Amino acid sequence: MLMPILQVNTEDIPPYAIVCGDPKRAEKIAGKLEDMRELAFSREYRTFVGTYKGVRLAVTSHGVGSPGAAVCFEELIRAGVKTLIRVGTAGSYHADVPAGSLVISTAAIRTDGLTRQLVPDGFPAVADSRVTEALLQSAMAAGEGVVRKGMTVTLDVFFNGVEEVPHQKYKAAGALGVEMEIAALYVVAALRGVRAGAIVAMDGFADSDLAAEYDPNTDTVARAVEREIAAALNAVAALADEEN
Ligand SMILES: O=P(O)(O)O[C@H]1O[C@H](CO)[C@@H](O)[C@H]1O
Ligand SMILES: O=c1cc[nH]c(=O)[nH]1
Repeated sequence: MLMPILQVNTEDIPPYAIVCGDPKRAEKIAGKLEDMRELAFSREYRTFVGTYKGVRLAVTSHGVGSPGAAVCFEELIRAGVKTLIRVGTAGSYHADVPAGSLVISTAAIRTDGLTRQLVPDGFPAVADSRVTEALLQSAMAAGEGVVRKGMTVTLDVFFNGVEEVPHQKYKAAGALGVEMEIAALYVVAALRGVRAGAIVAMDGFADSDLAAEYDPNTDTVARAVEREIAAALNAVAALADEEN
C-alpha cells in the first residue's frame, strides 16, 4: 500500500526507523547504510532504506515542527515501523551541557499545540525505557563529549514573538533543553502502541536571543551530529539483536 504523504510503499518499510528534521541529515545517515536506496522525496519527507550491521531500517526526514512531523510518524507506523528513534538538534538550558553535547530525551514537556489535539492535558510524553537505555549505552561508546539523559521541552516556537517563552521555569523544573518534535513522537508512539526514543545534539543555548546568536553550522555541532548518528544506528543494531 502506498502511503499518501510520504509516498512510500508499505512492503518496503522495515520495523526500525530513524527520523530527523533535516532531509540532508537523512541523506547523511543513509550514507552509513549498506544496500541503501532512496524510496521517495515528497514535500519535506525524504525516505531511504538500507542495512546497518545486518539490520534493515528506514531513515526519514520529518521537517520542522510537530504537526508535520506527526504525519511522518503516523505514516511510518501505518507502514509497519515498530521502533522509531529521532536524531535531532536542541538548544541547551545548562552551561555544563554546551553545544556539542548529546542528550537522550527520557520525556518531553508538552508545550506544543499538536499533542493537545490528540490527547487530554496530563497525558505524558515518555520515551520507551529500553530504547533510551540502548541510546545511552551507544552514545557513551560513540566518542568523547558530554552525554546526558533527561527531560526535554517540545515547543512550537523557534524565533520569539512578543510572548515570553518560560524557559527559566522549564529549566527550574529539570529540563535539559528544548526542541520541536519529541513530544509529538512520544505521544503518537504511545497512541499507536510502538516504541520510540530520541537523541539530540545541543547546538547552543536556548534562552539567549536565537535571532542574533543561533549558529547550528559549527564544527562542534557537526561532530556531535556524527556521534548521535553512530549512537542511533548502534542502538538499532542492539535492539534488533535483543529481539533475535
Ligand atoms: O535538527 P532537527 O531534527 O530539525 O531538530 C531541531 O531543529 C529544528 C529547528 O531548527 C527543529 O526541527 C528542532 O526540533
Ligand atoms: O528547537 C531548537 C533546535 C535547536 N536549537 C534550539 O535552540 N531550538
